[in-house]
Amino acid sequence: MPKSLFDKIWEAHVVKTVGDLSVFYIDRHLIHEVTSPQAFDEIEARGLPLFRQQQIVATADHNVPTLNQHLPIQEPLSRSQVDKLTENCAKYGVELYGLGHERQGIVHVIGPELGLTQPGMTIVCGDSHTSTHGAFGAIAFGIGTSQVAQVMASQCLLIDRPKRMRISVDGDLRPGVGAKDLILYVISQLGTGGGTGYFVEYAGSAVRSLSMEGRMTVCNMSIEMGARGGMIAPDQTTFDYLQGRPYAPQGERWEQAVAYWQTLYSEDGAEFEAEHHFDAANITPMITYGTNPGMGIPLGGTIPLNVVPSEAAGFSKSLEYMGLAPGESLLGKPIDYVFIGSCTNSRIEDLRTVAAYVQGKHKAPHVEAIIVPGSKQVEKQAKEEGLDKILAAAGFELREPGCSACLAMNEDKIPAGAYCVSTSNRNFEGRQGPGARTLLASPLVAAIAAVEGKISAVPAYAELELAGG
Ligand SMILES: CC(C)[C@H](C(=O)O)[C@@H](O)C(=O)O
Ligand code: SF4
Repeated sequence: MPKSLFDKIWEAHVVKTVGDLSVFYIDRHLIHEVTSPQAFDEIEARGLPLFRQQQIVATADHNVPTLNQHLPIQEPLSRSQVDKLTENCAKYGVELYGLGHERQGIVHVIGPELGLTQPGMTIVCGDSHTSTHGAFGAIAFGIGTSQVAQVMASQCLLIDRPKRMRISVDGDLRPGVGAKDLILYVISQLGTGGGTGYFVEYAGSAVRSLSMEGRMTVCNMSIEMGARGGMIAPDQTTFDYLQGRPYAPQGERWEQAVAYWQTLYSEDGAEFEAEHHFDAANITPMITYGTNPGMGIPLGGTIPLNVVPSEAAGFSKSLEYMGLAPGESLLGKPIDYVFIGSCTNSRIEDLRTVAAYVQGKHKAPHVEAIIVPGSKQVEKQAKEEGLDKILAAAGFELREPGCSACLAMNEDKIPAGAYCVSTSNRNFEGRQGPGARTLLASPLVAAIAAVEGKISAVPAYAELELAGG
C-alpha cells in the first residue's frame, strides 16, 4: 500500500503498540524555561535519571528581556525561570543555549539553525509551535509538561496515531503574497478547529516554491487550526539549508542521510483521511481582525457582516475587544505598534523583507516599531548585512532575541487598547499584554503599516489588482 510521508516516519518510530496507543520513540527533545521546571521536578521526585540527555537541547527564550541581555534579568519571575533552567541543565548534563550564548534564541528558530531539526526525525518540545520543525519533513509536535517528564525518563511517548490531512496549494503566489499570507488564508478557510485530530502535510507547487523560512512559517501555524502538527516533504531546498550546519551530518554520513531523506515523500495513492486544495492565485495579502487566528480577511477586504448563529456571541465579543465593527474595512485604520518577531516570522528573510521595504523611508511618528530577531545568529547576520543600519535609519528598534511581545511574558507588552500589527501567530485577548489589540500579518504588511502609520495596501499587489492581474 502506498505510504504517506507521515506513515513512513511514524512507522519508523513506533517501538510497540499497546491497544490503540503507541510507544513512540523521540529523536530530539527541545526544552525551554516555561514548561521544563515541573518536568525536572518530577524526574527529581521520582529519583529517575534522564534516559538520553544527549538528545535534549535547551534554550531560554520566553522570559528573556530583549534589552540589555548582558545584565541580570530584572523581573523576578523571569529571572527565577531562567535560573532554574540553567541549574537543571547543569545538574542533568543537558546542552543549554542560554542567555548570553552566541546561539541563543527562540527554540523553534535555533533548532533548524543548528541543524538539530532534520528530515525523518521525531521532535517534541513542551511548546505548541513545535510544529514549525515539520517544515523539514519531520514529525514534530508540542507536548504537555507531564509528557516532557515522560520523554526525559524514557525518550518515548505513549500516544495515539493522528489522522492524516493533506493541504495542497498549487500555482504561483502573487507578488507581495508570502508564506504568512498563505497560512493565514488556509486557516481563515478551514477555521481554528479545521485541523483538529489531524497531522497535516502541506503540498503543491506553491508550497514547494517556498524557502525553508517560508515553510517554517506555514508549519508553525498548523497548531492554530487545531492540527497536531504540520509537515512538508524534504527536497533540495531542505538539503541546501541543512548542509554544513553544526548538528547536520558531515562527509559520508551526509551522503547517506540525503539518500534516506530522498525517500521521504508521500507516494502516489497514499491515503489521507482528509484533503483540501487551494489555488495560490486566490491568496491575497492577509490580516486578522479578531481574537483568533482564523479571523483573517484579505487586506483589502471587509470584516464579515455576520457569522453562523452558533458563533455570533463570540464574534461580537471579539469585535468589541478589537474596537472594530462588522462590515468595516481595515485599510486606513491607524495603528500604534508594529511587532516584527516570534517563531513565525523572525528569521533573516523576514528581516530582509522589512529592511528592503523600509530602506530610504521612515516609520510614522506615532508608531512604535520593534524588531526582535529570532536568535543571536539572526541578529548577527542582520548586522553583517547592514540591515541594522537600514532599520535604525527608518526608526525601527532592533532588539535582542526572544519571544518578547509575541506573548508578553517579559517586559515587552503592548498597552491596553493599542493596535499592534504583529508578525506573530496568536491574536488572543491579552496575548500581547492586557487589553492589547493584535492584528496578525506578514512582515511586509507590518512594515508598510509602520511606515504609513495605518493599515495600508501592499503596493506590488495593489498595482497588480489595478492592472486587472
Ligand atoms: C509558553 C508555551 C507553553 C506556549 C506554547 O505552548 O505555545 C507559548 O510558546 C505560546 O506560544 O503560547
Ligand atoms: S515566539 Fe511566541 S509562539 Fe513562538 S514559542 Fe515564543 S511565545 Fe510561543
